[in-house]
Amino acid sequence: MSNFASLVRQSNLINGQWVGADNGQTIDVTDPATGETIATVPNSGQAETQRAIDAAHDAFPAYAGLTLGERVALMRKLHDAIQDNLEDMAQMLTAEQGKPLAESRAEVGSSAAYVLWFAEEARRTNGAIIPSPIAGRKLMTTRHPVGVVAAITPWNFPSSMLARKLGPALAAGCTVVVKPASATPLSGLVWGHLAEQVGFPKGVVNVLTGSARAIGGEITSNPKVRKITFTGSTEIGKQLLAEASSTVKRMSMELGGNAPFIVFDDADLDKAVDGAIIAKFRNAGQTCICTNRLFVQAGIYDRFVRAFAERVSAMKVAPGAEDGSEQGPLVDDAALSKIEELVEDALSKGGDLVTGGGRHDRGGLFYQPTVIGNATSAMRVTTEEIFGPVAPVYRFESEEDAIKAANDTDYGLASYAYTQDLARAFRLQDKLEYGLIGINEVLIVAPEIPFGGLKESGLGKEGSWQGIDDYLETKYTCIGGL
Ligand SMILES: NC(=O)C1=CN([C@@H]2O[C@H](COP(=O)(O)OP(=O)(O)OC[C@H]3O[C@@H](n4cnc5c(N)ncnc54)[C@H](O)[C@@H]3O)[C@@H](O)[C@H]2O)C=CC1
Ligand SMILES: O=C(O)[C@H](O)CS(=O)(=O)O
Repeated sequence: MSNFASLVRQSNLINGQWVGADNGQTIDVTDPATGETIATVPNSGQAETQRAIDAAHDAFPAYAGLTLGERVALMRKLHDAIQDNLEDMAQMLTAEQGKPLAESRAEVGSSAAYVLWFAEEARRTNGAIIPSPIAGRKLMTTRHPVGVVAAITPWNFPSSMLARKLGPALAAGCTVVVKPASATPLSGLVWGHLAEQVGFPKGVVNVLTGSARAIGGEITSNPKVRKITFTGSTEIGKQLLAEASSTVKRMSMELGGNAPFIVFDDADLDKAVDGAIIAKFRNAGQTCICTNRLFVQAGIYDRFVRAFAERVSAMKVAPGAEDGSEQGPLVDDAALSKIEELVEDALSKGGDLVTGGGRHDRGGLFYQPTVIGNATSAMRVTTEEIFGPVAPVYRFESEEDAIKAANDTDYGLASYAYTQDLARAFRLQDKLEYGLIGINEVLIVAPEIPFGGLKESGLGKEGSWQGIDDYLETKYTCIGGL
């Protein structure tokens, strides 16, 4: 255990108490780079979840009743606490998730930035005075916190995905029950610890780990939960939407992706290759906005594939805590097996293996960063979210062909294109069916922007001026008889 040991919480936070599961059962947390168990957390279930929801429900009136200044002060303290613990939180994140330490530092820094953003957005939850069409009346709207929020987060960004939910929820005056992914629970539990440490009253932030189905079943059916915010796969998102319909909860969904990366003949080749490396291989390709399909125009195809593969084959694959690591391990055996299946399928359907294509010499969950040329629409990688370090490259002739192929998916989260033609850039802005579009840039996410997908990539936006809206209800009041 590194020097983040003092931050590790191996129990659940329910109503201000750190407790184990009722049945005493635990879940092992393993370091994907070594397979070693670094912690255990409670395997909580329905009863613990019900108690956490009750705690959040009971804490809501007082927390929502804090003054704006008191809430903003608490959030700024939380921001400062994350900043003060950034290095230890980053090392913990790499230990439980596997990403390179540099990426973990960036993720924790991003987490703090989201908290600070929403500490300020809390000041702008304005209502409106509406001109009355009838004499003797004053019409107005006011905005109010929705109530108890359940936040369910994925394993690939266990800190920043939580920041995008706790930030607006706490800023709006909501109380929260958090369920982190069982593979990476430590980051979420630390948030509970820091929230408690900076003075959020007991019951405002509750964090529990354990059976997704049991916890999820209570979250979706308990009427005290007024909103669910979920980041994860489209498959689970659809399940939650269905289950939550019985109590008509507010729902925010940040789901899967199938990002196209389009390189036109007129692109700056070096910048396109730089962008492709980042957009494909960040977090070993395990992000929802990672490039899933690279479409390269015929005139630049051979030069791009050669330059791209040369850079990919030189990437340093190593444990995330090792200096200079550019790609860590996959998260678990299931992820590794799926990547092997997808590569085998692509090669069996005519793909050219340009570099990589198998498990890395480091063994364990490490996989070679891989480039497959001559990709076709018949391959599974075309329609399935790869979520790993595999880059299928498709050749295209015309701009229309590229846009048609790029949009041919049920997903609509992120998309990228490299061109020096300004008119084409604006045509892409209009025609690409994606919530996020990067033109000659791939690092396009920040607290200031509305992050969210179209089609089956999600509902709602996280971050930006829009991010707090999903945690507020608007009331209309008419004062008559004036
Ligand atoms: N749109 C976005 O911002 C992001 C989307 N993702 C997507 O998440 C997926 C990878 O993350 P995973 O954690 O594997 O996704 P997942 O959907 O398997 O799990 C996500 C979370 O939901 C929980 N969960 C699973 N079944 C549940 C149930 N029945 N009730 C309640 N909770 C349940 C899991 O324990 C985890 O905490 C990918 O599809 C990726 O595209 C990941 C990060 C960001
Ligand atoms: O894609 C994800 O999983 C995260 O949303 C990546 S980012 O938005 O933090 O870059």
